[in-house]
Amino acid sequence: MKKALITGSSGFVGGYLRQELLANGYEVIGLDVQEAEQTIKADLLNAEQTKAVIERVKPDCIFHLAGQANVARSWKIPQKTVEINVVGAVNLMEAVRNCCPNAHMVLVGSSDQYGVLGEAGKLVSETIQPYPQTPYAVSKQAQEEMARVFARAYGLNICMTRSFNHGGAGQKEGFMIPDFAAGIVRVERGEADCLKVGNLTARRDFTHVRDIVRAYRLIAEHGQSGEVYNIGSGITYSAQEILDKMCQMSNCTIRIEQDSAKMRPSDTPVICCDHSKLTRDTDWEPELGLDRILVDTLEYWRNQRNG
Ligand SMILES: Nc1nc2c(ncn2[C@@H]2O[C@H](COP(=O)(O)OP(=O)(O)O[C@H]3O[C@H](CO)[C@@H](O)[C@H](O)[C@@H]3O)[C@@H](O)[C@H]2O)c(=O)[nH]1
Repeated sequence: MKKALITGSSGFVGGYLRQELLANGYEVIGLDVQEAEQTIKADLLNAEQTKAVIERVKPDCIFHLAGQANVARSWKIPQKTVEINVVGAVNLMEAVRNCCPNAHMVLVGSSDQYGVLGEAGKLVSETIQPYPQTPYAVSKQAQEEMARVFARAYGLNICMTRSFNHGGAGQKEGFMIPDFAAGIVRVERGEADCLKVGNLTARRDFTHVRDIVRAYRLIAEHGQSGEVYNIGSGITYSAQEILDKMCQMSNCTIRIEQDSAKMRPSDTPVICCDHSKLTRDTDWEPELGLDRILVDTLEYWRNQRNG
């Protein structure tokens, strides 16, 4: 049985990845700053602690999900974002180099690394030079560059991803779809009289979190070391289109208000994924569409409020 370690295992994606790996015959151990079952409590910013965990677990594969994933927040805490996303990854790679250099690692990066692209709507492939425009994107680009250096110089088995937007039940507020869902539920319950939104012109490529974690497993199993893989559906929707769909899923009339506090200093206008490299190497295809993400997220928030 293969032993997998998930960093950031208590986060939104971590729970789904754990299920995906268990369903496919892996033994799964988590590493997180929060205590949880089947999870070792450790801080990746502490190099000694990180090394001790890797030495003890000696995993066959490692999925590095831990990090500061909120783009809007990265403008408020740029130092912390860089520290967690870059130093955390370096501590992990150093530990792997010293304790289990044959382990297969999947390092999660972001489509935000591409930044503002010249041709709106064009499918973005991994060959396009990233041009990061947010503190978060810079941190993920730096993580990726460090991983490439470690893969080349030490022969570590590392695959990097540029994961496009994803969603599903359990995603916390701070991201567009759960922000819309939680806001709609507040209006439905009479707790708010309107839904406050940010920039509605941006177009994003959304994939269901279940499809994303399947891609992570397939990359660990079939990905080529040192390579970077886009993960996304290849279809974009504007924030306005997503908002309209979600409002139609409500029995209430939702009054919308634009909130200047939700506007960002810089916001990628459009980003659409070319996933042909991932499909070529792993046979991955997205299976669940945007509507399933929206239904799952709204249902999650309605149940939260009931609970
Ligand atoms: N969060 C949020 N975003 C809003 C809102 N209204 C409009 N938006 C717009 O919706 C778009 C998507 O915002 P997010 O859901 O916060 O995602 P992101 O900035 O694209 O970052 C996400 O995707 C990356 C991959 O591209 C991920 O790497 C990152 O971790 C995150 O999940 C942005 O253009 C944002 O300005 C709102 O109320 N809340």
